[in-house]
Amino acid sequence: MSGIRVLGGEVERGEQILTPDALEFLAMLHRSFAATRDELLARRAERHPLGFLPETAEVRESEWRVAPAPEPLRDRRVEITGPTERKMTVNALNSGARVWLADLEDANTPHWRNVISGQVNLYDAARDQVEFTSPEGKHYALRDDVARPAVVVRPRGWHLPERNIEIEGRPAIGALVDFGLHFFHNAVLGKPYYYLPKMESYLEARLWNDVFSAAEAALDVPRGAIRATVLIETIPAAFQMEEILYELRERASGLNAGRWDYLFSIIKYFRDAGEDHVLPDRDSITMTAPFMRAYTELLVRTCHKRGAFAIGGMAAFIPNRRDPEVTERALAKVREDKRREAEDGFDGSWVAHPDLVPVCREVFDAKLGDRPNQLHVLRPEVSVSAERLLDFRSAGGRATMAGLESAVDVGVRYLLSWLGGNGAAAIHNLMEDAATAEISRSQVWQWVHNGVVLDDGTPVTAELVRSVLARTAQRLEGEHLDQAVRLFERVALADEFVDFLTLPAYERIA
Ligand SMILES: CC(=O)SCCNC(=O)CCNC(=O)[C@H](O)C(C)(C)COP(=O)(O)OP(=O)(O)OC[C@H]1O[C@@H](n2cnc3c(N)ncnc32)[C@H](O)[C@@H]1OP(=O)(O)O
Ligand SMILES: O=CC(=O)O
Ligand SMILES: [Mg+2]
Repeated sequence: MSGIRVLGGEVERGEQILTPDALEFLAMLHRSFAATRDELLARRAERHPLGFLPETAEVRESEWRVAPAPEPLRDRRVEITGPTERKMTVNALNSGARVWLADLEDANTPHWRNVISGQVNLYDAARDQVEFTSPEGKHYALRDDVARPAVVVRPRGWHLPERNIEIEGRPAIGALVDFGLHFFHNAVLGKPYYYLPKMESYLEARLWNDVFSAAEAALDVPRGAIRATVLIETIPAAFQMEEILYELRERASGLNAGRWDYLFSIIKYFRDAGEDHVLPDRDSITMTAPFMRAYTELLVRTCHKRGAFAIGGMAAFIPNRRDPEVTERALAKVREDKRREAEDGFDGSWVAHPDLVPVCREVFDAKLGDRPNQLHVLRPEVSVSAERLLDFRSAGGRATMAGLESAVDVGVRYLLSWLGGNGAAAIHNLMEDAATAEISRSQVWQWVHNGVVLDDGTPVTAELVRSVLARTAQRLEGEHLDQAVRLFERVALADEFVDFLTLPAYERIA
């Protein structure tokens, strides 16, 4: 094996995943695509005025469609998302959802043991041989009476390194490691399906498509067997939905409205653009805000015009089996969210918890009738301008002390969880993951750097944030508390905006 070294420690059954041939395959992907990935990441730093691109007008105006969906992806009315931890793998496969988004991204801390054990669990899941016994002795196995969901794996975004594998003297790329290991071991069984996160341009989609072509060719997998669903969850990508589908048209099966990273991306892109671009308290920005409606309507319109699926996003409300009131509220909120999506023409949507599968299914069953999807709903009346997508004042809402305290509290609690190895957590009955935590900390940064004054007249300064942070820390405990607090301070207050909180966080665990 030339030029590739595994630096990470031993993980149970790791040798089954990190075989010499699998590592050679990763090295091939790295040699072929690392330079382009670096170049495209560097381009993200250039923040141009946003709009639909003149140079790709032809793509938007010409006739083309994406490849028809393969059978397992023709009905995606309920998709459950979740980490690839072993118990949750069994639970997701038994959940009754049509798709399991097996998450190596927003819901995962890329601890080496999570990276490798996630691959082990996906390996077993692909072979219907995943079982688990909890420390309390409860046995988990696949049920025969529930149809198995299609597994769609979400690798890390382009930005994260994988420091436990070194290729030609530099860290491997997280996205290529996650995709490469999964594809290498499971493509032969068919159904190599992926969700692609956090892209900022159609050139990044072209890169994924080139990776897929090379991977299929290297393993003699039929061209086009890979299917990709792309998250539209950055503000630049909202202006390139057609172009992204076009780049992946041989393999694209849909777009997803990733609302949380989308809000984060808006804050990040316009972080120092002045008061007109400042977003209010997170809980006051809902999917009915006009700029969010513009985004989801454009997504449905674009997808169905091109024969691709439009998949809805994540309502963050989580049921609690020990608290019927919380559960009732979560079910009502999720029902409302899924109803709006179904009415808008989405073909299905996401839920974060098995107890939410029935409500999502019920709503889409009622809307779809006998059909497996709503590809026929073309929404020709939808016309979305750049101004509407960028009209953030339309959110309404205010910046409040409660909003600031909540951003700090949630941010620190999430980092505590993340550093401890859990990339998704229920905090105050809401699902929190890397995307929602990014909103918390970037919002604080934006408020401080734009001289925001809260509705009670208090100016948001770094000193104020530090005092809120100190009070928050006093209420919390945990092995990683100091680290979490210092990390939050850095990503919320550093003069230079930190691109992703997971970058410095990863340095603490790598
Ligand atoms: C912005 C985005 O990217 S959204 C997508 C990324 N985020 C996610 O995928 C988050 C997915 N959801 C989760 O991780 C979890 O639901 C959490 C962390 C929010 C809450 O988890 P918990 O506190 O364990 O929930 P709870 O105790 O109610 O779980 C009850 C049972 O359901 C299981 N469960 C909960 N969520 C899931 C899930 N998403 N997938 C599979 N099983 C699940 C639990 O394992 C538990 O099983 P058990 O009864 O056999 O022990
Ligand atoms: O990945 C989904 C999101 O909302 O972010
Ligand atoms: Mg996301």
